[in-house]
Amino acid sequence: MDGFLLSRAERTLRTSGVRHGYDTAAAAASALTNGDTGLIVGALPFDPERPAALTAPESWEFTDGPWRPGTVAALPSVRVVRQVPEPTEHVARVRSLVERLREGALGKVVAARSVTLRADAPISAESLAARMIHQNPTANGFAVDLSAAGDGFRGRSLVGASPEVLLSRRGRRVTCRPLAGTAPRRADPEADEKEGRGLLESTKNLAEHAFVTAWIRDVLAPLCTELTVPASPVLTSTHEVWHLATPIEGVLREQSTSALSLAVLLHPTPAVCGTPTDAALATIRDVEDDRRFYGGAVGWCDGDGDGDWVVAIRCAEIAADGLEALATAGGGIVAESDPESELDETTTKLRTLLRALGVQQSP
Ligand SMILES: C=C(O[C@H]1C=CC=C(C(=O)O)[C@@H]1O)C(=O)O
Repeated sequence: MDGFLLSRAERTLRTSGVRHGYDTAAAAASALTNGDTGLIVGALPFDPERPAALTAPESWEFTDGPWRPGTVAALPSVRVVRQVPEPTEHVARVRSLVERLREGALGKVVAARSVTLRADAPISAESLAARMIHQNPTANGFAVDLSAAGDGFRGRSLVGASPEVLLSRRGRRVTCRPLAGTAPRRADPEADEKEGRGLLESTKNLAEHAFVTAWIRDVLAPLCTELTVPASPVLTSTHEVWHLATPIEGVLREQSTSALSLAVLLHPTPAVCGTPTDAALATIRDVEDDRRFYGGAVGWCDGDGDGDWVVAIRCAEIAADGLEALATAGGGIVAESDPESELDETTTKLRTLLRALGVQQSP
């Protein structure tokens, strides 16, 4: 696909053409500070050691509100052809992680699983993004060309609708809206409300959430003159799930702290990785395949250092020929987690993408 798209409730950024690609955040940051480009867009991978997919676009445009495309190509029929790990293996993996968590060296770790989808005609990244944004207009819809990450990513794209904002920076003001802690939505309004209330009172989910806010506080505190981190989260919802969310606000000490540098410092938060970060990352590298761009960050940074970065969840990576897509979802595991419920949680989260592709099958 040509260019980059980030559709947010209040504003949409669309770019076209590529003047330069960067596979590290450091190279992209230098291009901004040297004045080689006025805007960097793209994706940071889950694993900070892996290549990024960042570009200096030829041109760009911000418009008000979520993206409202004209006509887009229809989406093909799609089916699930592979699951990694298989659901039973995911349950076994979570069970062994819970044992490790109970030993105490790790506080939290996020376990993820993937499904491979095969399409009978090419999936257009733009059409999938349009469908996901239409179904989730308040979510952060994105479509990113991953080619700048080099071999293994050329022509591939990442498409999703994330409910989670890693950070926004406008001048010295920085805001974050981390999510962690999940309950399913229910069709019956009373049962649905009960799920939400239950989530707000769940000690297990509150603990899972607190790891994320503590991390963000620790990263931002030295960089800010003012920082407000509410003591308890609020409820937020998508079509599929309830989440716990904490709106965080800060004022940066230095005008030179850009949105891109903040994204690099904050990522990976315990919403996608765990606590302590190094031990959780080592565990994930050990037990899972490379997550590629799932669980990374997608966003932009301009020459003034302003920008928005969202967490790359509820998304899929689409193959260069459009005939395959890899959708991944994960969940935070703590010592009190129940392995079967964790499997159900990933299935529910995968539905955001599967619903957009019209897949009825529940992996
Ligand atoms: C890691 C994912 O979700 C994160 C965001 C919200 C709630 C989460 C949770 O309850 O585990 C996860 O931290 C995902 O959707 O793949």
